[in-house]
Amino acid sequence: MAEIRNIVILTGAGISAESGIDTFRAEGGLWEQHKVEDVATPEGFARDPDLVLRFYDMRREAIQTKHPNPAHDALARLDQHWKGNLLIVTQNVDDLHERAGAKRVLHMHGTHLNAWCTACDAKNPWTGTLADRPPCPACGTNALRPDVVWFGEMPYEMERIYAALRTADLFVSIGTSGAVYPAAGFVRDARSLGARTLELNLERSQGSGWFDESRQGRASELVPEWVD
Ligand SMILES: CC(C)NC(=O)[C@H](Cc1c[nH]c2ccccc12)NC(=O)[C@H](CCCC/N=C(/NCCC(=O)O)S[C@H]1O[C@H](COP(=O)(O)OP(=O)(O)OC[C@H]2O[C@@H](n3cnc4c(N)ncnc43)[C@H](O)[C@@H]2O)[C@@H](O)[C@H]1O)NC(=O)OCc1ccccc1
Repeated sequence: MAEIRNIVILTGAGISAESGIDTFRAEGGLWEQHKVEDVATPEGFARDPDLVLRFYDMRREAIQTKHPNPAHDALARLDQHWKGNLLIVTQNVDDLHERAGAKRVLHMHGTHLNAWCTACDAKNPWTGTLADRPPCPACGTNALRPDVVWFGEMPYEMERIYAALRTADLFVSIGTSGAVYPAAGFVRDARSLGARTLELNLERSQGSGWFDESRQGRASELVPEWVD
């Protein structure tokens, strides 16, 4: 097997499931409790900002009570020791990769732990609530929204992601259903650019057919097994 130097790892809600963070599409998942178009679109925010701000306040509070699991820990170990290029591209808005010690992490759909001022564009570190409309620390305006990418909005740092995919020897997808684009298309991009592709997921996903290898199981077991 050709020598692996450059790795791109895509993670989704499944890697944080065993830390007690709801996934989106599972039984009783987030999208069963709330309509996507109401809470995760710019139109929904315009229609009912209180509903959306409360939805993210609830999740932001919950995330701060959770902890990384062995899958996050294993990727942090890999990040610390890997001499080649490595980029963990996460769709997750939680900070469990970083809390496990991973450094080379990119949040393509944003993060819970920032508040974005739509007046002055400042990104303010944030652990509190937004539904009570606090003023922006930078400009004092009450125009803060969650720093997350909603449906119909452009994901963050797409150029950096495609640049990493262009040099990747190995593309690994962990805990994602392959339902949301452009993330769900990365396996095909990586494959067409000559990378080997591996999926680690609880069950087969919408994109399983595109992977050279797909292993089913829990991330807390599959990821340490793959890393160590
Ligand atoms: C629904 C879907 C059809 N719609 C889209 O994809 C749309 C529209 C679209 C664009 N291109 C298309 C092409 C075709 C069709 C539609 C589109 N995409 C967009 O709007 C995107 C923006 C999408 C981002 C929306 N924001 C999120 N999150 C942030 C907010 C928030 O978090 O509230 S998406 C959100 O949902 C997605 C959820 O998916 P998963 O993470 O995979 O979670 P899920 O629950 O589905 O699955 C969990 C998996 O884990 C597994 N699992 C569970 N437990 C475990 C376990 N223990 N161990 C291992 N695995 C486990 C399960 O088996 C399962 O497979 C994640 O991306 C997550 O971030 N923007 C965009 O396209 O801009 C223009 C553009 C175009 C080209 C290039 C650039 C830009």
